[in-house]
Amino acid sequence: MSNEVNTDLLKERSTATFDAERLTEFIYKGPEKVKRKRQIQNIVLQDKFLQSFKPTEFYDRDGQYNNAVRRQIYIMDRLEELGFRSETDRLNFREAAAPVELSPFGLHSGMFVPTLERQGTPEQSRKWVPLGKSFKMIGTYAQTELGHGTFIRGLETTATFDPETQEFILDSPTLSSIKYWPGNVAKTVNHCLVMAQLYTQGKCHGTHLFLVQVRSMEDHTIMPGLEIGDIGPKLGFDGVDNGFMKFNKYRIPRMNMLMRYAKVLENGDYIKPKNAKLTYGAMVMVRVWIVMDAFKALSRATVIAVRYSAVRRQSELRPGGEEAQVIDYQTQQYKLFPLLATSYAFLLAAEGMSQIYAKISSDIERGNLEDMPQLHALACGLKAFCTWVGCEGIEVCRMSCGGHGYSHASGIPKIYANIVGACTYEGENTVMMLQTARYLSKSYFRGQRGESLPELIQYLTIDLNVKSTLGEDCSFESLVAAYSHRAARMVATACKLQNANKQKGMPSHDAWNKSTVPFIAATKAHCHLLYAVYGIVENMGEFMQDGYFNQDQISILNRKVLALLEDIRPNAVALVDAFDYPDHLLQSCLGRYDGQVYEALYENSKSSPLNNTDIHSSYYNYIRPMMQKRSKSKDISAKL
Ligand SMILES: CCCCCCCC/C=C/CCCCCCCCCC(=O)SCCNC(=O)CCNC(=O)[C@H](O)C(C)(C)COP(=O)(O)OP(=O)(O)OC[C@H]1O[C@@H](n2cnc3c(N)ncnc32)[C@H](O)[C@@H]1OP(=O)(O)O
Ligand SMILES: Cc1cc2nc3c(=O)[nH]c(=O)nc-3n(C[C@H](O)[C@H](O)[C@H](O)COP(=O)(O)OP(=O)(O)OC[C@H]3O[C@@H](n4cnc5c(N)ncnc54)[C@H](O)[C@@H]3O)c2cc1C
Repeated sequence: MSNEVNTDLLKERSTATFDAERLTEFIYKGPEKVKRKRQIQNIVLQDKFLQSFKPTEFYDRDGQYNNAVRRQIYIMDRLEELGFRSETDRLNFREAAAPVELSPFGLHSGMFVPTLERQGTPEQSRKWVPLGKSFKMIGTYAQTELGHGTFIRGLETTATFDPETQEFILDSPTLSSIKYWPGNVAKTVNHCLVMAQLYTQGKCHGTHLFLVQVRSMEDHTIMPGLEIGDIGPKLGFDGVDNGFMKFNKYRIPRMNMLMRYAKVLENGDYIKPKNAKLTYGAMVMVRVWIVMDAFKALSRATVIAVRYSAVRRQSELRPGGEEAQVIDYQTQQYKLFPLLATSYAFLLAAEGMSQIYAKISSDIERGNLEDMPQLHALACGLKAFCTWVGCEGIEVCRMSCGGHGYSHASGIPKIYANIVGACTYEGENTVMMLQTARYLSKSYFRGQRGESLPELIQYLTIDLNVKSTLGEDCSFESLVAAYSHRAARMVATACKLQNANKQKGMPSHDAWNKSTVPFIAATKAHCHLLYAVYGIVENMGEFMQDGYFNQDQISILNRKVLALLEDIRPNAVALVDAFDYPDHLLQSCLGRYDGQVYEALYENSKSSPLNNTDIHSSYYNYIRPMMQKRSKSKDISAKL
């Protein structure tokens, strides 16, 4: 590979109108933090073991899982040796060391340990959390079953209290009750947090979490009374062993129920929690993190697509002139620049969401549950919105790279395959949006009754007769007012339909179900408040429906979005550089910092296993015999 930077990219960087480094410092919260991040990334780059892994697509499933375990354990050991204590340092190291592959220990650190910490009594946490943190106990979160994922109340695994032995008996009474999908269940973990229906004194008290040992701590054999296995290959998550698990009257001690909020006493008495949904806390936390995952995935795809578009030349823009950088085509700009802006919007949304989560979850831990519905609605809506928009955007990035985008060498298919799972896991997106919709509906009716609303949804009570004041400058205030107006109108429309259904005599659940399509649209509009001019132009029908904008204003917006493309154009490369993703994080021949994409693609293709021999064994085994057979056939030779 040459050491030169592609001349087009050099020019892009030299003509940018701002200093990308300053923006990097803004993103990572200061120059010291940027420096530290780069130092850590360099440690990884110098690490021969970590650099020895080929991309996961070159391995079969067994190899992918094996490598993922090997690499992640090495990462843990290195983190210990390096003595990194800060969460940011550890995350930076982990991301650089395994940039594409998901960890078979991800659910251990991401859900198992935090849930023990937050849902266990102080004694339970004191006993188990250190074992989890030191990986003496390896665990995961096992909730979903063959028959139910979304409808948690419909889960069928039972945990029946036996006061004689002071144990719970876990059972999978039906085929559909078998746990199915939980990550890392199949091969990695020796413990699970299992969501099961609690029965005591002959009564069901709904779903609760239980700590269950599933494999021997000595030799990792599956505990008697359990059946465990892998569910097979998936679209992504190559290194993750999503599994199935069946309980056959499997006994665990009473104290293995997580009892911070609900309790079962020795005599079998049940003590109710303050709010039954406290058991769902781990899911809320992960939904908040997923917003950040959506940012990382979309921004990486955008970096790749924008850099490649600056390097790729195709067709004549000026007749007879040189071939143009594809980034100069207005249509290419319209595909990519809004995604670049969306990436930045997602980053800020993810950070804001994390702050809100930190505040409300600490209130909840102190017993103040007032803001729980608001947190739930916000986390559900943003998780769904950002993963949907992120995945659509990544696919646009892939296609904007033409044919090369389809190759794993572009790095984009893997980003997509991993993040698209987030549209389903931790709450299927439509279902999540409908949770936010219910909150909006209830809030709308409360607003109509004159009750006060939390700040984020006060816009639901604005006067819908007021028209837009948007002028040539497309001021920030006029844009916010437009989004508020559109969302408020759409929520009101859906609520009126829901009400009209009720007035026709429908039971309230039917009245709700038969208004959910407009409610989903209204909830998307609510989440869309992250956007500006492009969001209006792309959804003009919804903004126009009640004549909120006049014809002149529509023309202004259409002109403005094209003018913004011109504004972004000289800065597009600098804006993606500012994310400061080094090449080894992007793992993309197209998104390289130096822009040497053709050399990289050509080199990369040489590592295809099909190139190990000039003549593949299938020639001797199948092609040659087929040709020999055909050449002997009279029919064929007659035709030839
Ligand atoms: C390549 C490099 C790129 C880098 C980028 C990274 C890319 C990728 C990244 C990945 C990281 C790897 C990690 C992956 C880990 C995967 C982890 C997956 C784990 C799981 O999936 S665990 C299983 C999750 N399951 C779910 O989420 C189930 C969804 N269902 C529910 O949550 C609920 O049942 C429900 C929300 C659907 C509600 O059901 P419903 O029957 O209506 O209601 P009830 O349960 O009876 O509730 C009544 C009432 O309570 C309200 N409520 C519900 N939940 C909550 C809550 N959590 N908090 C507060 N309130 C709640 C509900 O709204 C009702 O209110 P109402 O009566 O309407 O007012
Ligand atoms: C990669 C991956 C990793 C996972 N990891 C884990 C894990 O670690 N632990 C774990 O426990 N689970 C895990 N899961 C399971 C995941 O949490 C569930 O698949 C998810 O919650 C969706 O539930 P479901 O499969 O039952 O979907 P379903 O609910 O069956 O969805 C099917 C369709 O029905 C619609 N639908 C369902 N209910 C409603 C409704 N009330 N209103 C309107 N439409 C509705 C949905 O919108 C969807 O279109 C994982 C899944 C994936 C893909």
